[in-house]
Amino acid sequence: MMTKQIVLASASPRRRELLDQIGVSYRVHVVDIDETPLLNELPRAYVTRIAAEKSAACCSQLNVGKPVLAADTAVVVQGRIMGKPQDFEHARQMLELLSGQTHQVYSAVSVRGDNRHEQAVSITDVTFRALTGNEIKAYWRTGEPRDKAGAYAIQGFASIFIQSIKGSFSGVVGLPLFETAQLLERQGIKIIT
Ligand SMILES: Cc1cn([C@H]2C[C@H](O)[C@@H](COP(=O)(O)OP(=O)(O)OP(=O)(O)O)O2)c(=O)[nH]c1=O
Repeated sequence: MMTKQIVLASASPRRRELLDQIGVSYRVHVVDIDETPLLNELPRAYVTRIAAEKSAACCSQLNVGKPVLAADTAVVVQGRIMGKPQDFEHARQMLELLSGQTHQVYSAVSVRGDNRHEQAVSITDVTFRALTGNEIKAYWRTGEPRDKAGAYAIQGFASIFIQSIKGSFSGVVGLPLFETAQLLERQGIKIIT
């Protein structure tokens, strides 16, 4: 069983659920940072930087002895980074780009503790079947795309659009559990003993 608590620097309910799934106990401290990509910033560099900034902000605000975990997830289509949709038009544009194509989901994890900072990135290929305009409208009306990178949630209704994935399901949802467990174990946190 778990030996130590961590701080989760995230407002995402998905990240809490994923940590619950592997029995990690945590308290939440939400940080707010600017998530605008830098000019010509590549996806791996972008998610790595944002996850690191989230954990750094949390550490400097709290100054606790516990390890701090943060993550960032971006949907990437033909090398272009897509964040969360601003409105229906924006979501429609994103979903049209995803329709009938394979894209990548990049999820970075950052763990800080004991004067050590370690990171990992998970990259997953996600293949969507073709979507009709009416399906995109109906999907928007479910409310699901609003707060999700790429305007979809694989764990929700969007599962009916996703033909296959190659990589990490938890990474697509927002916290790659394989890499997360490895980083936490290196901080002395045992997941299963
Ligand atoms: C692609 C995809 C994303 N998402 C979600 C996970 C993240 O919550 C969100 C990506 O935005 P993030 O900026 O990574 O995270 P967040 O703003 O929700 O939370 P915080 O920064 O406080 O940690 O999209 C899904 O839930 N399912 C999916 O299939």
